[in-house]
Order: sequence, then C-alpha cells, then structure tokens
Amino acid sequence: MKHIAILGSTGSIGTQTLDVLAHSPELYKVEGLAGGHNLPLLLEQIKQFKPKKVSVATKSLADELKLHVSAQTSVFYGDEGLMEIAAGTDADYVVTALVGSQGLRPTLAAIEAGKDIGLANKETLVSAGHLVTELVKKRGVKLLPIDSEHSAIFQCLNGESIQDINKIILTASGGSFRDRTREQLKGVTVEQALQHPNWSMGAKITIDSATMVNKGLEVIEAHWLFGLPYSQIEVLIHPESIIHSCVEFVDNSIIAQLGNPDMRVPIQYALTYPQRLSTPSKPLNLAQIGKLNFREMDYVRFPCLQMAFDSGRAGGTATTVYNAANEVAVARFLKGAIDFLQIEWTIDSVLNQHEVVASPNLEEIMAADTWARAAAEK
Ligand SMILES: NC(=O)C1=CN([C@@H]2O[C@H](COP(=O)(O)OP(=O)(O)OC[C@H]3O[C@@H](n4cnc5c(N)ncnc54)[C@H](OP(=O)(O)O)[C@@H]3O)[C@@H](O)[C@H]2O)C=CC1
Ligand SMILES: CC(=O)[C@@H](O)[C@H](O)COP(=O)(O)O
Ligand SMILES: [Mn+2]
Repeated sequence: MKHIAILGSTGSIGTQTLDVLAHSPELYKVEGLAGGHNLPLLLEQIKQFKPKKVSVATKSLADELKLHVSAQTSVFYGDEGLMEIAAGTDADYVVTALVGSQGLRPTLAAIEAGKDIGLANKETLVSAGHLVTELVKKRGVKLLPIDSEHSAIFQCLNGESIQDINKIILTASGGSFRDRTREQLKGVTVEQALQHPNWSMGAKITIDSATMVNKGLEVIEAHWLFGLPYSQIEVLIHPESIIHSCVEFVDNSIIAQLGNPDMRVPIQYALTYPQRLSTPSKPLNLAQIGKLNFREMDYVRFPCLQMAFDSGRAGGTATTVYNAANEVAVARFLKGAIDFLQIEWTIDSVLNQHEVVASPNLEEIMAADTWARAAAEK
C-alpha cells in the first residue's frame, strides 16, 4: 500500500489523482490533502478519503473547515499548511499538483523529508531545476513525471540508454488559437483562450498552451528530468494530442507513446511505476482516428517558445524569471486587465531587464522570482 499526500487536491490534476486512487482503493491510503479556496470540494474529499491532515489557503477557510471535520483530521493553512502536507504526514509519496512556483518550497520540503514525488507542478522545475534534481539525488528519492509529454518520454526510455538518444520530440497541440495568425490574436477573449482543443485543464495551463509557454515550460522541465541539453529537445505541432511525445534514437528509430488525452493514465503510471494496472480511461481506437497530423513549429508565430529555449540556454535565474513573469501576466489576462498579446510582451520585457545570476541558491531564486513579479506588474 502506498501512502499518499496531494498538494492541490481540488484542482484538475488533484481530482484526477483522487479518481485514480479511488479506482484501486486497496493500493492507496490518503494521508494528507492540500486544497486552496474550494472548501466544498475539499470537504467531499475529506469525507471520502479520510486524510489525517488537510490544508487550505487561509486562516478563515481553516476556521470554517474545522466546524465540519471530525477530530481525526487536523486542519492547517497557508504556506505552513502546504509544508505540513508536503513533509509532515505519514505519506511516502507526494503528488505535486499546485499551480505555479508556489509549489517549489513544499516540493523541496517533501524531497528533504524523503518522500517520492509525482510531479505535475512543472513550474517548480522551471524555477529551480538544479536545486530540485540535486536534492532528489542527495536524498535518493524518486522524481516521477506526471506531465503527459514527460510521462511519454519516460515510458519511451524504459530500458534504453541516454547515450543512445538523438533527440526527444515534445508534441504540442498548438492550443486554442493554433489556426489563427498573429494579426488574428488581437482582441481575443479570455473565454476563447480557455477553450483547449483536446484537454480539460486548469485555467493557467490552458492559457499557457495558447501562448505556447506551456511547451516552453515543458522544454525546460524535460532538460532537468532527462538531463539532456537543449540542442537535443525539439517541439513538433501535433493537433490531435494522441502521440504524447516521442524519442528518436541514434539508429533513427523513433519510439512514441500514444493514448487518448486523459491525464489519469500518466498520473497512475507515476504512482505504480514500473507496474502497469488498468485505469478508468477509454482505450484508443486508431482505426476510428484514421490519421494523425504534424506541423513544424513556427517560432515567429509562437515567440514564447523561443524565449523559453533562450532562457534555458542562459540558465541560472533566467528560467525563474521567464516563469514568474508569465505567472503574473496570465493572472492579469485572466482578470481581463491585459490583452492576450501583452502576455508575451511582458515576459520578453521582464527577461530583457534581468541580470542573470548563475547557479543561484534558493534565496537567490526566491529573490529573482519576487523581482520578476514586481517587474511584470509594473
Ligand atoms: N491539468 C492538467 O491536465 C495538467 C496540469 N499540469 C500541471 O499541474 C499543475 C496543476 O495544474 P491544474 O491541476 O490544471 O491546476 P488547477 O488550477 O486546476 O489546480 C490548482 C490547485 O492548486 C490549488 N491552489 C492554488 N492556489 C493555492 C494556494 N494559494 N494555496 C493552496 N492551494 C492553492 C488549487 O486550490 P483551489 O482550487 O481549491 O483554490 C488547486 O487545488 C500545474 O503546474 C500544471 O502546469 C501538467 C500537465 C497536465
Ligand atoms: C495534458 C498535458 O500534459 C498538458 O501539458 C498538455 O500537453 C497541454 O497541451 P499543449 O500544451 O500541447 O496544448
Ligand atoms: Mn503537458
């Protein structure tokens, strides 16, 4: 039996993780759940999974939650609450499904406490990939990818040697505005941007898909997860999101992982690896799909992806700043305060003002993150 804690249990990844756990209840015990503001959903989860510790975003939410839970469940809140669910429960495995770089400190705390990690929160690796991967090595824990592309690559690399890789190919759906020109991006609405063609996800990542920042974050995530240089990471537009990513080897063989777009498959694989078990997903019917399409990535149409490669190559705090500026810009766009194209303009402008710190420690990462947020707000 695996003992699990989930950071971000009330979100898209969090709820799908709980679906996976409920599908095989004999395999899992939920020890801790951290939600944010969605109290009714967290209460349902507490009733069903009976965790010993839970956390919410604020003290007032925690006070309200305490009125509804039994004495068997301890209630925490805020940053300390996230740290408690990450590192202070009897879980041996933590699923990181918070959104944004706020996931960094709790993830480091969970690794330090010796927990294996199922990583959905890609911003953590983008913000401080070197700190996370060094600590994983030092503590001897597992860091298992949940992100669909990275799970695909992880599966394609099973039994293969890193030296035999020519390149990894991350597939990108193109997001909600894939078929629009840059001219046609002027004046697009939040509602339009939130219509992802293939996946149902949280708001922030759905906007990131539309700007191609999501693929940028995933390029940096792949660099850290698989230890590959940026020259061996490629992005290919694949509108159907059926091939979740692939690896080309030195003999020119390409191995790909396919499946319907359903995150419960990579979530479960990260939980049960190296075992495969049945999932609550539908099988892929290739005959029904008929054909799959591919297009070369257009870096002029999607400049945020070029910025991610450039930040990744610059290293140090550059990717921290890329991520933090994007988080601020997306939050502003979602509130209707800026236009869609101002997201890329904001990231570019903040990156241009930044003086990169090489090999930053955690304090320098947090300082760069704070600085980038202030610069982006300005
Ligand atoms: N959704 C997907 O299919 C995929 C997501 N990912 C990555 O996984 C991560 C999660 O994405 P997703 O599930 O879509 O995001 P959601 O927005 O759906 O969920 C985010 C979770 O974080 C919680 N949260 C937000 N702010 C706070 C806070 N201040 N304190 C405590 N909890 C907080 C939310 O709580 P509440 O809702 O209660 O406020 C919610 O549980 C992201 O890094 C994303 O890039 C990667 C691949 C696929
Ligand atoms: C489900 C998942 O892993 C997302 O990151 C997804 O890949 C987004 O799709 P695109 O970024 O390819 O539009
Ligand atoms: Mn992905």
